[in-house]
Amino acid sequence: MKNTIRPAAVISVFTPRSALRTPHSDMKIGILTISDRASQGIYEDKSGPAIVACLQEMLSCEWAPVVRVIPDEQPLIETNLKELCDTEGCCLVVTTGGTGPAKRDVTPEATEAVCEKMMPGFGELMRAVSLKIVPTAILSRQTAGIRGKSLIINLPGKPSAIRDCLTAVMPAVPYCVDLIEGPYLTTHEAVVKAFRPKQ
Ligand SMILES: Nc1ncnc2c1ncn2[C@@H]1O[C@H](COP(=O)(O)OP(=O)(O)OP(=O)(O)O)[C@@H](O)[C@H]1O
Ligand SMILES: Nc1nc2c(c(=O)[nH]1)N[C@H]1C(S)=C(S)[C@@H](COP(=O)(O)O)O[C@H]1N2
Repeated sequence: MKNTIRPAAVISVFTPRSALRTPHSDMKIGILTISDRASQGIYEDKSGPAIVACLQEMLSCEWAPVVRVIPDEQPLIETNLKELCDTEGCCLVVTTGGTGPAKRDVTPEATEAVCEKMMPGFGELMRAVSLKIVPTAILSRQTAGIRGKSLIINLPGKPSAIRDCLTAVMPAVPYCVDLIEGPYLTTHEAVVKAFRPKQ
């Protein structure tokens, strides 16, 4: 836990909004693995744990993962996204799997159905970065969007894609969460430096 509460005496009219926020020891992040085979136990889910491990390395604030593994069923994906955002109050929900062209890949459709606003830049950046690593990155329709005070980000299913994609987008995630009035996310700067243009 690296956040500190600033004493009221040092708060001036010039204090950035971020400094006025209290630490969120109850900050939750949803991690939703969407895979028919992982959900049936045919193979072990490696991508959900890879997201947890990446976020542990990247975030310096205290947070708790809310982890779920479900099959590629659009109504089920939508229900889980809604629960993670609205009931669990996750400020960030990271999904993995179901972003490709196959018939049962419906994660972007489910994401779009539950979001009020889409954030296409996330998918564009993750594909651009991934294309330098693997030519089939073009096959991922991964996207991101806003539901209430939650940011939802899709990642591909491959465990190796997790770090590639999260490393690319994480610098912009804390400021995006600020803008949707979520908690103040902080990062380990040696791993990933959060960019807040209005500091
Ligand atoms: N959650 C996961 N954990 C471990 N390996 C995974 C996971 N998701 C995908 N993979 C690996 O990546 C390969 C290609 O992923 P694919 O796009 O088929 O995933 P998927 O559509 O989520 O799988 P499924 O057919 O189980 O729904 C899989 O064959 C598997 O080896
Ligand atoms: N960084 C990265 N992106 C990637 C991949 C990968 O291995 N690494 N795999 C691609 C492949 S092969 C597919 S089919 C799509 C969609 O994967 P999904 O259906 O498991 O989400 O993601 C693509 N994006």
